[in-house]
Amino acid sequence: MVKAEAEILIQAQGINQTWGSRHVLQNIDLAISENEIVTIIGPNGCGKSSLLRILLGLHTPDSGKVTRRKGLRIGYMPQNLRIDDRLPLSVTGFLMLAPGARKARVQEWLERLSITALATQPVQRLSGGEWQRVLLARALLIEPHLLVLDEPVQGVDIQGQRELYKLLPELRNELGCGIVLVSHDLHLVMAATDRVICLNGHVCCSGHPDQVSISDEYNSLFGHQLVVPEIVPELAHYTHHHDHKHCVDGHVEGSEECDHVDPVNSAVNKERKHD
Ligand SMILES: Nc1ncnc2c1ncn2[C@@H]1O[C@H](COP(=O)(O)OP(=O)(O)OP(=O)(O)O)[C@@H](O)[C@H]1O
Repeated sequence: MVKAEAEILIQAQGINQTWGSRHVLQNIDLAISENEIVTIIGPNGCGKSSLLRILLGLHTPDSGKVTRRKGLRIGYMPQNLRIDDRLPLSVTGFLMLAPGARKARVQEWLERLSITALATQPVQRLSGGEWQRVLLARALLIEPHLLVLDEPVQGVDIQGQRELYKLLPELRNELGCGIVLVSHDLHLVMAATDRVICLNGHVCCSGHPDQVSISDEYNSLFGHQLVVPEIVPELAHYTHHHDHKHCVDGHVEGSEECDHVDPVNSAVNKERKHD
């Protein structure tokens, strides 16, 4: 849980990003504190990874400001990291490439993440779930103040997802770090998360999963991802009040900006029936 005196690790203010005719990020404000787990959710293409890249300092937005705590160490687990098949690289060898990595720490993290058996495996032969864990170990090796995970359960089976959801709050408690997850997968939201930020161009809403309650509007945005809570209790769906509708480019319907028609995304959005 976030302590009252928790320090802000990173803060984004008034972030705007336009690509072509798409105003992908619209005036985004966001702050993440130490000991806090924040999940950013939103449909495909709503700008989650773009926002993340801006937070990480990998991309400068059209406007807005990102402030990081002095000396902030960020451990980043990317959505995809492909290693050339021709490169002979074991898991340990790969982890030793992390900045400042020491053998003893690598072994500790392999053990902590229950992947010691993979130490000598070539990285190219790992399953999706194993590779995600190795990427997590790599992000943890820099002893981060802020852990940034871009869709960490991609390619991971349900059991692996459960384990990761269980692990994240444990890591937060052990390291005292902030964690931000980025996902379009509704399931992730039910990982022990302190705060959910729903992004769809702008911040549609944010709050504790319990504070943002069931609504028809939310189901029309994410309903296709719902899981049955009785079957997978940890994955019971998150819902929120969605008190406005979106036009095809993500702007709020009726707003000044909502007269763009994006011919490509228009068809996709209609298909998804999101509002
Ligand atoms: N460097 C770029 N140049 C042009 N367009 C970009 C660039 N980066 C992202 N986009 C566009 O911005 C939109 C948002 O992309 P982004 O990857 O941030 O979305 P996302 O929410 O992470 O999507 P997903 O859930 O599918 O991973 C997409 O339409 C994408 O094509």
